[in-house]
Amino acid sequence: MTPDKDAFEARLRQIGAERYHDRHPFHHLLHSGGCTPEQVRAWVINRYYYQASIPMKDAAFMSRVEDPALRRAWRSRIEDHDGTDENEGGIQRWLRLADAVGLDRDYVASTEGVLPATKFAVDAYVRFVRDKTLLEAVASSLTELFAPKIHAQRIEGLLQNYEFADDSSLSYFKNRLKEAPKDVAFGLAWVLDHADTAEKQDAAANALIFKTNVLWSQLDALYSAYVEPGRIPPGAWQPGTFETRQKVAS
Ligand SMILES: O=C(O)c1cc(C(=O)O)c2c(n1)C(=O)C(=O)c1cc(C(=O)O)[nH]c1-2
Repeated sequence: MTPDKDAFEARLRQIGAERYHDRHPFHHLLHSGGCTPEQVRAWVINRYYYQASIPMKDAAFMSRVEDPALRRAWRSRIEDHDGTDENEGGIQRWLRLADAVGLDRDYVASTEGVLPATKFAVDAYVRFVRDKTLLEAVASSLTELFAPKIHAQRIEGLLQNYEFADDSSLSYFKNRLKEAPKDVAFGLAWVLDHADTAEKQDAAANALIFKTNVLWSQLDALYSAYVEPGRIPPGAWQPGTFETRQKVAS
């Protein structure tokens, strides 16, 4: 018997309600204006690694897809981040944010100061998408169901609380509000259609849980290095370095 799609969708949404990284204390600090300029910079440096890896993850996915229609539906994700002749793309928009918070953009793009745990988590996501079933790979992208809400909260919170925030520095998030809904509508419909046994539904739900862990771990690493207890691992970015000016925010 094919399991109920509505109940399955509700199960996926419940995973987001319980585990998405909008609940993480680092995001509460960031969005409420509680981050120091250095903590904002640490977030921009580390999150860049995620941004830069997303199109590689999507390319890894597409390399395994045999159905041209599915590849065609997926390929705009790579263009959204890497850009086109007309669209500068998410990676460049993220580097605009790096400029605005007072970081050397070449340093950010080098990914040299990224926390080891951030690299482990993000690399694990790319590997997961490369190695698991297509269903699990698509399901792992479904955290984006919950992203528009956090992007809207972030735009509002940053604009209210930090001097660096304006239309240009926050253009990454404004664009994602336009781009993400089409991706997630497609991904959700695909998962609901293809998870046609209880076992497949379990696998897809577990893939989504895995992905919430990828996101949560990145913020845990950030919090422990730059908030409490402030233990920066060897080789990770040291506040006061690769900055283009002394003060940024609030
Ligand atoms: O700011 C965020 O909280 C956030 C979260 C996520 C996510 O849920 O993985 C993505 C994004 N942003 C994002 O901007 C983005 O392009 C993106 C792509 C993907 C993915 O898994 O394919 N997730 C996310």
